[in-house]
Amino acid sequence: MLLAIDCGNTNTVFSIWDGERFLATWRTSTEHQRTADQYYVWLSTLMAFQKIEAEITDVIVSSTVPRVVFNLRVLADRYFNTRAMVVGKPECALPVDVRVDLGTNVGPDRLVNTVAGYDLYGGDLIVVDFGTATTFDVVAQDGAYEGGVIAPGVNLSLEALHQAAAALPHVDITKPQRVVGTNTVACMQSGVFWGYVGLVREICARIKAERDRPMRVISTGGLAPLFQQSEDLFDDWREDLTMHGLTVIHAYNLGRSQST
Ligand SMILES: Nc1ncnc2c1ncn2[C@@H]1O[C@H](COP(=O)(O)OP(=O)(O)OP(=O)(O)O)[C@@H](O)[C@H]1O
Ligand SMILES: CC(C)(CO)[C@@H](O)C(=O)NCCC(=O)O
Ligand SMILES: [K+]
Repeated sequence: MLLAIDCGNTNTVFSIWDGERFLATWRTSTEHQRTADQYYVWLSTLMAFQKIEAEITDVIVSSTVPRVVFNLRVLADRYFNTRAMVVGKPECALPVDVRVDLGTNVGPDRLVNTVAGYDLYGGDLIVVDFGTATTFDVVAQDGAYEGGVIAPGVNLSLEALHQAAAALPHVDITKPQRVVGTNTVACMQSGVFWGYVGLVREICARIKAERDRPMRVISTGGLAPLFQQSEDLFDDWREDLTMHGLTVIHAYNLGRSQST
């Protein structure tokens, strides 16, 4: 069975894939100090608690934080006796092209989202991921990653207001009742919520105009449903988009190693 690890700047998600479905998914905060032994204690406790008797034989990792990769590799070696496949490393091939400026290190999460989007929906897509940053990935007709947009994440924007302005509290995002807030929290939520609705609409419209063709917009990330419930911004939403991409990349590389 496959252990797929999606490590973002804020959270790291572990999923166990049995070849057909995800048996379990767990989330922990991303901390580069965490050792392989710590990961294993956490993971094996959760597996035992949920009575998951999976024998993990393969590990694939996508990490936007380079420093955590070392300990995740040790986890794979020491506890699962396997060499981790790491997205973005030369030995981990991608089933799609990456057409960007020379020397650009595209975030592996964006490459994984591209692969997942193309596998599930075909080409001519915009994948919007609401993580630490909000990213827009442009997937060409042939599935290639052709660039995109990076905007500050929703929670990051709210946190920046709180950090920089002495009188602004820590606030969680929600859809405000009205645009015009009559208290500080409502004003902040309005700015970020409606500002984000506008940001997503404008960027998607401009990408479509720039490419002069219809494109479907797919979203992922915990905050996407909040926006979708309110406004019709996306053609579809998939919670497990990044995880799905990891399983596709893993299968692609297995196929390659078996055919050589
Ligand atoms: N309705 C909501 N209100 C506030 N926060 C929410 C809501 N729904 C989900 N979240 C939070 O949104 C975050 C989204 O998680 P997601 O995995 O998409 O990105 P992340 O973990 O924040 O970023 P990264 O993947 O870059 O580490 C999670 O922290 C989740 O708790
Ligand atoms: C933009 C983030 C932080 C989103 O997780 C990540 O994809 C990243 O670190 N990217 C590197 C730069 C790039 O994708 O062009
Ligand atoms: K993410």
